[in-house]
Amino acid sequence: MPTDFSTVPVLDYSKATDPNLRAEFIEELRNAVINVGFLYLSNHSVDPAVVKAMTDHYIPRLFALPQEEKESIKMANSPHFFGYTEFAREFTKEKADLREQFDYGVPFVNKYQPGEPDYKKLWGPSQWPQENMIPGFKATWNTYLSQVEDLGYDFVQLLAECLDLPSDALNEFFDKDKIIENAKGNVMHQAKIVKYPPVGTVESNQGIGPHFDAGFLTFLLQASANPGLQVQNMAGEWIDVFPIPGTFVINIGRALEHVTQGLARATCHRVVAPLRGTSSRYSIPFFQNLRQEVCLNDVHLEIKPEMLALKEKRGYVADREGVNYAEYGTEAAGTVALIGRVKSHPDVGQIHYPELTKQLFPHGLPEWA
Ligand SMILES: O=C(O)CCC(=O)C(=O)O
Ligand SMILES: [Fe+2]
Repeated sequence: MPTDFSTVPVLDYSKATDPNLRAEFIEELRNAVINVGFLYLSNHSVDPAVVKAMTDHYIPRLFALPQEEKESIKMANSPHFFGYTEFAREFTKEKADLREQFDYGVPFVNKYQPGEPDYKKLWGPSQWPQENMIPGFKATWNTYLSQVEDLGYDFVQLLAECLDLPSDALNEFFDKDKIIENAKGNVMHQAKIVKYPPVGTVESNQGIGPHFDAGFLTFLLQASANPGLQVQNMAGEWIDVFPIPGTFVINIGRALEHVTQGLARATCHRVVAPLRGTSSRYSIPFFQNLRQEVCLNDVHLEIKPEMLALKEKRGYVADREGVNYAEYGTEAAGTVALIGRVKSHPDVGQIHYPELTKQLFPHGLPEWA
């Protein structure tokens, strides 16, 4: 019998550091990672005061900035695809997402040299609104990013363990020293601050269309009480992931799925836009990236047969219609990431990566873009 799910499990992170409960936590993690691809994490290590400062204070002020201030840091300025994207100007499979957002990365100094692959241009500094327009935002947001980054690295060790791999088995996808010393600045992770205004109707409600995340792990903060996030189970049903205060929602990206031979499950998800007459939904997804140079097929993890048997037991999703990132088998991770960014933001791609954009859209930017 295939194992399917009808809710997303809640895991208590404090168990991971309790010698009496750790084994139970690892078992719960294994189930979530293999059979669901999504979990809530409670009692996590990110400071609740920082989360509260973001949700209660900075997010509303950020979206309330004058439109011209937002435009001054628009994404089109940035070869790193960082900055402001106005409402309905990002696309999932050629259809506009009904959301407005600011894209950021953890602090990173660009090291691109002429002659290197284009993807080396992808990581670099973020764009910031003027400090006096939103005092304290930059410092608080960077603290938040740094704490989620640390949680991410700690979580990767547990993840390896739950798949019965040595706890350092996944380090090579990052910068090994970075994981060990937790030094900052070698792999650039991304995050966005998102607003889904209440514009949904029965005919048109794509907050973000069905998709898979690209990278390793995603740490999502649901920053308001509004529902909307849904994940697809094996039977193809959409399961609600209602906000639970004090938790992160963590899910598996396609890179992690690929390197675990499909054992860790990337799960299709979407956001249904809030209906007209209700209120805005806010969220902060943090996307854990991997080293740009790695080609995933060159790395072979020794996953034990009894673990892989759990994948067979789980079975396969009937509908993999949303599957993308097929290039992971042949291209460096950086190239896969760059292709994904250009597909989501073709107008930005055209400015900073004209050749690649031309390859992806040989007949010019399509109507929808
Ligand atoms: O806003 C959310 O709750 C989810 C967003 C998401 O899935 C994404 O941006 O990849
Ligand atoms: Fe996502």
